This record gives sequence, structure tokens and C-alpha cells, in this order.
Amino acid sequence: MVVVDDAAQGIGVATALAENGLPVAEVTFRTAGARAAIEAIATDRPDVLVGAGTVVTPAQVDEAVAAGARFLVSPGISRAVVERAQEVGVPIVPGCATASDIMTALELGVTTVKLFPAGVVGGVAALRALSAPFPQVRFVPTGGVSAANLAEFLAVPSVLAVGGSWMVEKTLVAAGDWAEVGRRTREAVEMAAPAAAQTVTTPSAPEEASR
Ligand SMILES: O=C(O)C(=O)C[C@H](O)[C@H](O)COP(=O)(O)O
Repeated sequence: MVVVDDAAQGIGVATALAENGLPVAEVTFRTAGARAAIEAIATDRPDVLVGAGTVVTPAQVDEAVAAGARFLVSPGISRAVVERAQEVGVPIVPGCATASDIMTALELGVTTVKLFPAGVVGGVAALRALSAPFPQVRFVPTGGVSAANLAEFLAVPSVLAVGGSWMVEKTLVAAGDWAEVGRRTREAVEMAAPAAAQTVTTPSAPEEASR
């Protein structure tokens, strides 16, 4: 989850992420420069999977896709936004904070949702509670995820991935401190690796089978 002011910052972040094992960036539509940053990454770093975050209107769906975004993320769930994404054929991960939000996602045919803001709505305990009635749903918790709790979130079987801004903190991006962005990225990738390996090697473990 990246907040950048312009194309140059976007390229700096994308390069630091890719060179440290995480070639994926969600550039949020929170700044005037977000569109230019997505365009620059899509053009100059085709090895990086670039998406748009904080997509809250159908018009932003179109804008993001025109800029080259290959996936979309919303902080909440809006029928109009999800339906527009489905019309143009780009994957969208809407934010859900309650069981009702998840039911709306399911009605729209969406089974991968973002739990947001994950830390505030109950963290791992909320994930486990919401996973029980919705075994078909995969969660991407964001909002309050960090190096301190990353492993805990990834250990929940229904968690597909996590997202967060701690690797690309605004002050680091503003200062162009790509070495520190790279260090935090590498650390996160190393912490996530055991969870990813477990998902691949133990698909029939009891916990997995009961999902
Ligand atoms: O607006 C969106 O579409 C988002 O994706 C929200 C972000 O994922 C979170 O704001 C990240 O939260 P922190 O890692 O705690 O900074």
C-alpha cells in the first residue's frame, strides 16, 4: 500500500520493492500524482504488478484501468464500484469490516475481500470469527499490519495475503530512502516465506481441510 506524490516516487518505490522480492504495489488514489505514478510503473517496470488503492467511485475504476492498474482495492464495499470493475474485467478487492459487508461481497460474486481496518476491527480474532460462517471467503487484512504482527495474520488459514504501508512509510518515500524501504521489504518477504511454504506443502493438513 503506497502513497506517492508523483511518477518519480512511484518508480523509486516500485524499484525498491521489486529488487527486494516484492514486485507488487497498490498505489492509492489519495494524491494528485497517483495516476501518473501508476502509469509510470506500468510502463517502466512491467515486472511489477501495479494496482490502484482507495478506489471509491466508478470513475476512479476507469481512471485506474486507463493508467494501467491491473487490480483495484477499495477501503469499503460499494456495489457501483465493484460492478464497474466487473464490467471492465479488472479484479477488485473491496474492503469489508462486518459480516454484512461480506454478504454484500458474496452477492456481487466476490470471494476475496480486504479486512479493513484489520487492527481496529479486531485483528486475528475478528478474522477467525468472520471465517467461520464464510468458509469460502479469503481475506487480505490491511490497516494496522506491520512487521510486528505480519506472521500472526498470515498464520490464519483464510488469509490469502496481507497489505500495509510500513515498508513504504511516507517519510522514507519523501526522503528517497530506498535502502530502508528495501530493508523493510526484505524483512517482510522473509517473514512471509514460512507461511507461503506451509500453504504449499500442507494442503491436506486437518486445519486446511476443515476450511
Ligand atoms: O484505501 C485503501 O484502498 C487501502 O488499501 C487502505 C490501506 O490498505 C490501509 O490504509 C493501509 O493501512 P496501514 O498499513 O495501517 O497504513
